[in-house]
Amino acid sequence: MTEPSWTVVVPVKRLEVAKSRLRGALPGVPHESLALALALDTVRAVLACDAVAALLVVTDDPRVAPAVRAAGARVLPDVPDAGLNAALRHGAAAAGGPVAGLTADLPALRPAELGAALRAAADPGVRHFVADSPGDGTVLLTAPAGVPLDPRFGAGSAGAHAASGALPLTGGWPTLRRDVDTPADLAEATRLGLGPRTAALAVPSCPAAAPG
Ligand SMILES: Nc1nc2c(ncn2[C@@H]2O[C@H](COP(=O)(O)OP(=O)(O)OP(=O)(O)O)[C@@H](O)[C@H]2O)c(=O)[nH]1
Ligand SMILES: C=C(OP(=O)(O)O)C(=O)O
Repeated sequence: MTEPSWTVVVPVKRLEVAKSRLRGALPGVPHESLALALALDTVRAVLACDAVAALLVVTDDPRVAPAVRAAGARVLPDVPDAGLNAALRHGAAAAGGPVAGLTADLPALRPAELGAALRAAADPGVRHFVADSPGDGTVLLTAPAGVPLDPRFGAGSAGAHAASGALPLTGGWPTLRRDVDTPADLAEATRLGLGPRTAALAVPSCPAAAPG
């Protein structure tokens, strides 16, 4: 059996301003409910991953914090108005041992794919990253114990992480690489298989059979 060792840090923006490119993607579904579901399905997969020892969620959102705490995560308050990379640095500083930053918009994530990526990153002394499905962004950044995470998320972050000395991980891992920024990304994640919270919003349920 694999010994869990990684602390995963997941930053979650306040829901009312999160995932702005997805606003209106699911007619009739409040935007904040969709953003919350994406984060909770990501968190659920992280907590089910056998390579993960602890999950830190960095957020100031009043709905996200209690929900992820109930699921088994530790919550750290955000650094006010400092953005995604500051949130990740803050979480990484609170972690001991190897640390991984993961985005909170991976509703199809399968625990086994995250575990395979973390095991592939177990190289002492070297940071690693997993690019998103298009290849220019980043979904996962890892640092071994004693090495700063040094996150450079944002537009073109795969190139920025490579330029900072992090090594790309090359596994397929379609559910790990499928971050959801746009309605087209959500459709692709639906094809891969959504986690339960997002599926409950995105996949129309069968109408009840007519009586008689
Ligand atoms: N804690 C925290 N998390 C953040 C912040 N900004 C972005 N994130 C998170 O970082 C991850 C990746 O960010 P993006 O994909 O750009 O998400 P976003 O900013 O919510 O989406 P857009 O509004 O569409 O750009 C998501 O999990 C966000 O919730 C921040 O300022 N603080
Ligand atoms: C935060 C990132 O970008 P996006 O908002 O496109 O997911 C990134 O890929 O580093």
